[in-house]
Amino acid sequence: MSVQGNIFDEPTAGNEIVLRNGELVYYPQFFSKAVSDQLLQLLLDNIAWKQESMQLYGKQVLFPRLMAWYGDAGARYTFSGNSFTPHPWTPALLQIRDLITPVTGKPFNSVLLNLYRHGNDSMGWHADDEPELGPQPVIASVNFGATRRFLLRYKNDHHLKHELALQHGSLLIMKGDLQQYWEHQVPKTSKATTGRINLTFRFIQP
Ligand SMILES: O=C(O)CCC(=O)C(=O)O
Ligand SMILES: [Fe+2]
Repeated sequence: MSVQGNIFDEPTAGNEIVLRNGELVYYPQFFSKAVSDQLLQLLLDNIAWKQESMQLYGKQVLFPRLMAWYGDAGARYTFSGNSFTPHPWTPALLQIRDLITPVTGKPFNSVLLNLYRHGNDSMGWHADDEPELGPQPVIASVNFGATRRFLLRYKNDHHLKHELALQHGSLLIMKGDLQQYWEHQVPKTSKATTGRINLTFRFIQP
């Protein structure tokens, strides 16, 4: 399949969101509905989804979602006590990467994929501030499937918040000092929710 962003729809402009010490750009419909539908199914079927576990207070606890790590062979990534060796890029992942790279102007050598199977799958508060991402990392987050809430809070003042509803076919760029000063999460929801895939394209320093 050949993936084209927005060939039939008007390209949507990015909405710049300037926060205290952090920056976001949100493209609600970066990929057309037809392309997004295709990519959702392709990724559900072809990605090596796995439920990973982490060490928490001496116990192995399963992450409440499925995950997969793809990218260049050297792009190893460590978090929550897990060290991921990437699967090689698939054609679909390379095509998505090559469509978003001109938007950020920065290269990406890896992508973390998360599959939220239903409303009970989630991701807790964290920042993507691992040393291998370097200072002021540019992270491009692509969304297919169910719309989920994406919450941000300022690390030193939890009253300072921001919220986005990340929709099917959207692209969210996180940049500037965002990872240093802010945390983000995808909370559980009691609403009946079908599957959602999020891809975060990253550059791992060699
Ligand atoms: O699913 C999302 O929108 C967020 C994913 C995320 O924060 C991450 O992979 O680090
Ligand atoms: Fe994150």
